Amino acid sequence: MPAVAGSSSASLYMASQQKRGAPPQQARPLPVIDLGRLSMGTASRALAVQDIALACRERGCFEVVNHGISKSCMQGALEAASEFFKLSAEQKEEFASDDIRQPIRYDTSSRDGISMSRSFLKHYANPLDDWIKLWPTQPPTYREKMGEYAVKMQGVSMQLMEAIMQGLGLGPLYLQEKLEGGMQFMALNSYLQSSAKTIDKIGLAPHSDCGFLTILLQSSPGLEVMHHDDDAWTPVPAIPGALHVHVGDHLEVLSNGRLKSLVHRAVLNPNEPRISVASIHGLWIDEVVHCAEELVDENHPAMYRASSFQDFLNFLPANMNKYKRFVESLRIDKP
Ligand SMILES: O=C(O)CCC(=O)C(=O)O
Ligand SMILES: [Fe+2]
Repeated sequence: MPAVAGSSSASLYMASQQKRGAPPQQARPLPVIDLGRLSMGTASRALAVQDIALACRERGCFEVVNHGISKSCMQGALEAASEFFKLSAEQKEEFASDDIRQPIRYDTSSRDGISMSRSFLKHYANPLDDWIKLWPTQPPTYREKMGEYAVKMQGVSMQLMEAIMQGLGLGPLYLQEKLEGGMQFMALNSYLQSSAKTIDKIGLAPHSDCGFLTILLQSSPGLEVMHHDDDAWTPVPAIPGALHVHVGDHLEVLSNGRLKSLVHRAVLNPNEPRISVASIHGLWIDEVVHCAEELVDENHPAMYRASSFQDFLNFLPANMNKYKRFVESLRIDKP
């Protein structure tokens, strides 16, 4: 049975602690991409591809609207997750494991000693028929609602990857087959509401995700991002109907550093408990990701070692508390 991992690479907690003291910078609004433009004719598509390329390059993330996913489907995923977390401890513990290679896994902290206010359920999702039989049967609508959402996210990720590959000059069909049969794993996160007594407001420590891209749905604000040219945390608003998208470690590698994976964290919401559903997309577990040959030349030597998701799994346990990200471990030092 192939493995499933934690969604995230190693923690950057120390860095974030230092940066907390930094003076706040002027918040720049996050780019909002109208995804409908990708299928509105050549000229509109070209502009949308350009906008996505710019957002990925400069910010490492963007929000998408007009993506064709109904509000009821998105709401269904949040409800299924929320109802799962409301089950008794005994019911949830059926899935409990601290083995990151389990294909489905429930846990109550991310084992970094920081994220004590979070519980999560992670499982694979693509192809759905292979994995759905391992998913919870409680709440009774879990498989139907999460399954519908998962399939839609796989579709959105394919549209986005085509645009991103095109924006990188690799052509929209680059790696298409491997991405279609690639990995999708879902991380459902449940965070306690913070109270005046909560000392640490961090729900999930700073990290970047391993895949090519992550599509994230949040029930209320709490996600914060740090753009690679920034020294401050930018809160991601929970725009009704929008999905948040960010670049992962393996897209940084594929693009030979033209795109950078996005460091992000979750803070506890003071007004309500919070649910997020992250859908992480990449190549299949043993499939090796290397810098695209087309993006390597004399002036741009390969900056990263090739690696697979399996390598990420091997990296994670020993580096969980070392404040190092997987992508950093892949950097080839300049001569
Ligand atoms: O809860 C959030 O907003 C972030 C979740 C996340 O980063 C993850 O599951 O990898
Ligand atoms: Fe993440």
